Amino acid sequence: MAAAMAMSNAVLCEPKDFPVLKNDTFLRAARGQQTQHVPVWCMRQAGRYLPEFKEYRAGKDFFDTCRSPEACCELTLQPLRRFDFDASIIFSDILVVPQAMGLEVQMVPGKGPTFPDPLKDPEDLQRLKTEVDVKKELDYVFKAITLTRHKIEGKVPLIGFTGAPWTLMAYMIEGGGSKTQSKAKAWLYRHPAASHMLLKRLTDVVVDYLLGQAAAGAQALQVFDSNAGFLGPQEFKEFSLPYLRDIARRVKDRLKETGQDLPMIVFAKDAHYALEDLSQSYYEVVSLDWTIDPRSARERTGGSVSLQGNMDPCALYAPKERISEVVQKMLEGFGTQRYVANLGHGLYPDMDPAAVGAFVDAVHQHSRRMNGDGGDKLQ
Ligand SMILES: Cc1c2[nH]c(c1CCC(=O)O)Cc1[nH]c(c(CCC(=O)O)c1C)Cc1[nH]c(c(CCC(=O)O)c1C)Cc1[nH]c(c(CCC(=O)O)c1C)C2
Repeated sequence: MAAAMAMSNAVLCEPKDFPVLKNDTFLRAARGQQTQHVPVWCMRQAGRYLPEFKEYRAGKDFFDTCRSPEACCELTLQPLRRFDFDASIIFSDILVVPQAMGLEVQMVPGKGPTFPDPLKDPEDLQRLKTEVDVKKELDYVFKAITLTRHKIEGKVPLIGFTGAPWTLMAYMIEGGGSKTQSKAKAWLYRHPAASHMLLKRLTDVVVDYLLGQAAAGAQALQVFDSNAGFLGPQEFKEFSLPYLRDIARRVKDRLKETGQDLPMIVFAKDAHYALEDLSQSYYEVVSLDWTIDPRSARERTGGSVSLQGNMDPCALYAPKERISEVVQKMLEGFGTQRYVANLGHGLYPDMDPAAVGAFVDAVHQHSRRMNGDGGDKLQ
């Protein structure tokens, strides 16, 4: 029996003959095509707010879990069993990239990701691998994506992701989460050339990593620049934006050669000052945090991209009726086309799964009604 299961997973782990996609609403909205309802998913939809997630993860090391394709597949599928999400995101973490480059990262319960030996000075760049064999180092993520794409049975598309170079650099220097990012920012002002060298090396790895995810079966790719807001407009323009653009351009050029066309999403949290630039950076979708007004985001991006976001995650602490009102306002602001509903950042562990269900249902119900019940008008 076990042998038969191992066998069937081995067969499933070929990135071909994937089940036919039944719900393409998210991909359509991302590409700017018309949809009958607004698609919705949540950042951190696989997470500790779900009792089944906590139960499955209990007693297991976080990065061991990330290295198990079966575990990643199960954790990715869990939220889809509860909620009517229009997309899934592979369970993994942005910090697998610094690990692949040779830095140790541990997940310390109650503290979060921790680098025992972070980068302190530019000389420390020598500790990073000069050549990173992404296929070898991150093959476990590619296997997880292929397995999940099969097991999802075409229900919804599977999103792959990476951290952006600046966000990854910040973790590698800070050694974990930080309130100020002052050590990482000190590099930008004190060691600009070394900073660019590190950002360039991260960009090269991220490009290979995203291409590997696409080859493994990811149907869209999101780049998380979660630490963008720590930079001012000038520093963002110098140390983040060029790398975000380079990633999208290089990934798209290479995908074109293989005949693939995956929508790409950029999420630069709190970088509202860069919205115009982000909308002209080769990404199909710009994902927004909750500090941006939907109408002004539409005006500033001028219809050139689809938008994703941006409900304040804390609105999920409200009663169901209030969540529905907040969603309605958000949809009125963004409109129902070229739009993917999401939160402005990830779900928190103390959130009530029922509130997530109320959010998803409100997005579907309000948008169908606003579209005239999703009748035949939209083709
Ligand atoms: C569920 C989870 C993850 N990572 C961490 C957790 C919590 C730990 C646990 O459950 O054991 C630790 C974990 N990993 C990280 C953190 C933040 C640490 C900090 O800055 O304080 C934590 C607690 C680092 C990380 N990791 C990620 C980001 C970018 C998104 C964001 O801004 O939240 C970042 C910054 C990406 C990420 N991380 C994860 C996913 C897939 C799940 C999903 O979205 O459904 C994704 C997309 C999975």
